[in-house]
Amino acid sequence: MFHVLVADSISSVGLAPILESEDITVVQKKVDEVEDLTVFDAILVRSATKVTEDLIKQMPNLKIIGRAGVGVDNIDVEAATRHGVVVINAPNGNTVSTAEHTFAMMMALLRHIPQANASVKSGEWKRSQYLGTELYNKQLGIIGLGRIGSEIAKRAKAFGMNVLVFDPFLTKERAKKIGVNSCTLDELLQEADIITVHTPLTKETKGLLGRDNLAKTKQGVYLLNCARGGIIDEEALVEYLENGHVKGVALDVFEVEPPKNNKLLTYDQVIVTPHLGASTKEAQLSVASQVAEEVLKFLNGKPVSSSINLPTLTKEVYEKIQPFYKMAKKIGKLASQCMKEPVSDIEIVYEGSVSELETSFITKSFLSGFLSERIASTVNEVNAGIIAGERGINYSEKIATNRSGYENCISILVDGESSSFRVKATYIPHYGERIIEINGYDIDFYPTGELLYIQHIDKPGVIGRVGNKLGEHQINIATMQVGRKEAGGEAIMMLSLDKPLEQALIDDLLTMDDIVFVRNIHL
Ligand SMILES: NC(=O)C1=CN([C@@H]2O[C@H](COP(=O)(O)OP(=O)(O)OC[C@H]3O[C@@H](n4cnc5c(N)ncnc54)[C@H](O)[C@@H]3O)[C@@H](O)[C@H]2O)C=CC1
Ligand SMILES: O=C(O)C(=O)COP(=O)(O)O
Repeated sequence: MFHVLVADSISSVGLAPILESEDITVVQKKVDEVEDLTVFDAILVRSATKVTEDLIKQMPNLKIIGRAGVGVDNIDVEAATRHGVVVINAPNGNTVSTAEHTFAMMMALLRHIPQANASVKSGEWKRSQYLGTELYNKQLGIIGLGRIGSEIAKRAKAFGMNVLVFDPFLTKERAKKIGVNSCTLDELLQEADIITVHTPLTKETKGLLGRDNLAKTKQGVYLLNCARGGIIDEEALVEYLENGHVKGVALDVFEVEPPKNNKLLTYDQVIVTPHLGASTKEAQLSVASQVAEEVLKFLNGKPVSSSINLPTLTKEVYEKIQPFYKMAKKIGKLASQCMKEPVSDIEIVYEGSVSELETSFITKSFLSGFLSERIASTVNEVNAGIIAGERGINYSEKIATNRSGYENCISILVDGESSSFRVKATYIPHYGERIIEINGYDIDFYPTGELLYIQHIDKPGVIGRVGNKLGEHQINIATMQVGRKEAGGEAIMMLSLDKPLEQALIDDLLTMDDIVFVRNIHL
């Protein structure tokens, strides 16, 4: 049974697949109203709940954080990643609603609609006081031409506005396709009559419209922020409202929400809404269904498509990658158990058809298998890279330049303090995973269950003596593979057993002539 905490107000209709699932228990409560946070596998939020590292630590079972919306600045994604928790969002569901809200704010701002509405309702009739400004023929500056920015651009063009865009990640082709003029930030600031911001809140965008940049804007400029509080610096904005440089401002978002003692709320030329961009029936239904669908997929072990901290895989790609992903995890466990010592470098080489897949995901799967044998905390594809780094393990992946003859092959070289371990594996459709080489010895076995790895001298009788010893202790050998480089040299055995060996028996085997190394492996 999975436990899901819905901590913010999210459409129940959209969440129906989760609410109706017999395998999922859903609790709809604010975090501070929940008695026992430890049971939850998933938490679903909007922008109100802050998913801090402290909260993540209080939820040791947490596997996935679902954001029913776009912005994840209320989630400590770095901490989630470190703790191996997947973060997903619903990136498209509220785009149109937010673009429409921004447009509504722009029109309301230039036509003084909120002020005029309040005035008429209070018994006044001041037509001349509310002389407005047309959008037609004005220069609209859009900072951030992502999903919402592009929808604004389309609507602005329909209104006969000229659209200027600043987005450092915007390609010329995309700007051309959307029909906007891409320019520098300074050009936009100098030329725009109205500026609207649609970036995420990041280190780069925090205070993007601060004192210096506001000074570059036109006298009488209008500003809008329906993205994130803080992109326009609120303190600087107060100064520019006071000195009359900024003519009007529309804000849906604030540095602190709900705003407390915020001077901006005292200006008549500032119009505000309480973070309503995504608040439409349509958007809420859409983001809730997207998140519900993703969480269900995740909890059923299927790939998610809107993860913030995992590579995004389509169903088709996932199906292709899955056998390699599973195999890589097992090889990681095998390598880690064969090499019980500190490791400094891991190199993974992909060959053949597997090299055309999302190999970074397979590498993380290897690392998570490898590290899970060594550390107590949760390690999975989300945090394996970070944990490897924290433990001083350098890992790299490359594509093989030479072909070994297999249709696909993953070769791994692990360098430890006193030894190295080399393993090669291939996946054969309808046959399965095969380990085809260990430390330079050709071999062929299915990596599963209880295995016994022995290095020995290739002499007559050694294999028989091992078999007899195991027989004496009632240990049944299911399969046995041997590999050698040359007759009479060093060789290896890989036995698959019905149960693992006691340490005393391993010690006993090690006292036998011609046995060099013995290790129990559990996959
Ligand atoms: N008011 C509300 O209720 C809502 C607010 N939002 C917010 O709106 C913002 C935009 O959302 P989307 O369009 O969906 O995101 P998006 O990710 O599609 O677009 C963001 C754009 O900003 C650009 N960008 C990043 N750094 C930049 C920089 N330093 N300067 C200029 N451009 C930069 C990116 O290249 C990208 O094109 C986000 O902050 C999101 O949280 C989203 C939905 C509802
Ligand atoms: O999706 C976003 O980024 C939003 O800002 C919407 O926030 P909300 O879900 O309405 O609290």
